[in-house]
Amino acid sequence: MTQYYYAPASTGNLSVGFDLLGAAFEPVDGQLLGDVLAIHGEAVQSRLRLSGRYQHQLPADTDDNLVLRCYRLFQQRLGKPLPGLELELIKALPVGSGLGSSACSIVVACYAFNHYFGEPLSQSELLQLMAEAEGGVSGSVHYDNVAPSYLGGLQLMLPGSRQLCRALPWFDHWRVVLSYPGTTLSTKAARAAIPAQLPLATSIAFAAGLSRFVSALYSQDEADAMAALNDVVAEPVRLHLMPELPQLRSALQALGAAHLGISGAGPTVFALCPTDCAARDVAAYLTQHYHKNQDAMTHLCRLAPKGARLVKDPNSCN
Ligand SMILES: Nc1ncnc2c1ncn2[C@@H]1O[C@H](COP(=O)(O)OP(=O)(O)O)[C@@H](O)[C@H]1O
Ligand SMILES: N[C@@H](CCOP(=O)(O)O)C(=O)O
Repeated sequence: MTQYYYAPASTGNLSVGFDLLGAAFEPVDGQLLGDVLAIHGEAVQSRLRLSGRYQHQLPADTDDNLVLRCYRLFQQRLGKPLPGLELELIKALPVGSGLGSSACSIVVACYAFNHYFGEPLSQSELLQLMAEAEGGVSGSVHYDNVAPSYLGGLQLMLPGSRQLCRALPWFDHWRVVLSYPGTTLSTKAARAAIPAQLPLATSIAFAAGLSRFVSALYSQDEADAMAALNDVVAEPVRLHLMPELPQLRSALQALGAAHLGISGAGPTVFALCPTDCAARDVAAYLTQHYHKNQDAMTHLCRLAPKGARLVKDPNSCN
């Protein structure tokens, strides 16, 4: 019987935590915003079929698809060959979008293989495998998309600790509007814009912003958490890739958004809103002013508490 697995979209950095903070989001209307992987059965050789809204953005040769790359990596990690699989990737996240698209396919694939074969890898082994696979795409290992997509929620990375990452508190009424203009930005290229070293003043401002945000979440000081959201690391050097950002920010703040930031490496933007009403106005504005082509999409979201999991057949009506 076919098994369907799902992993949600994610926003890396969340403005204050370059490579250290990431959140999984889901549309409030109950839609699935993330990739689905179906395991239809076993075969002599693994085969991958592509479907879904953004299948046209994937490499034509499925051998280059991250799903099959992850299956090879998974077998290497187990140190033994596994049977071939009949796979289908339902690609719902645009590629090079800033929504953790590569991470989402990596997470859903690694989670599915581990579940299908009886969980031979522990949670932290699987997370490390996912981060390695993501590093192969973006040029350097970073966990801020794979961790929330795998585990759900808002995740703070803890490099050097055994736990690897920890879920942070949030505000349940917060809404996040994710708006993808339909154009592409390669994460690898956007990472090349980040300087290898930061001046001391910027390093202090970065540490201060992240600490202030995390501490405000723990003390449930909403105003302080919102005020802490300021990107001093990535936005200044990536702004030339997204020149509309300052104008969009002013317009959305006038509509009630508390913050507008770059989702991951962009070009998707995320707007944090304190109410549903503000979020609806913000979503309407972004749909009208930020969409560039037919591939564009805007979703009114909340934090997704759950990450990768088994789901029902997404094509069935019930
Ligand atoms: N299943 C997949 N999902 C997303 N990207 C894939 C997949 N398989 C292969 N790729 C390739 O991986 C790269 C992902 O680019 P990247 O800029 O990191 O995307 P994103 O920022 O959306 O994660 C692209 O070159 C894309 O063609
Ligand atoms: N911390 C990374 C996040 C990249 O996210 P993506 O969704 O654009 O792949 C970075 O900012 O480079």
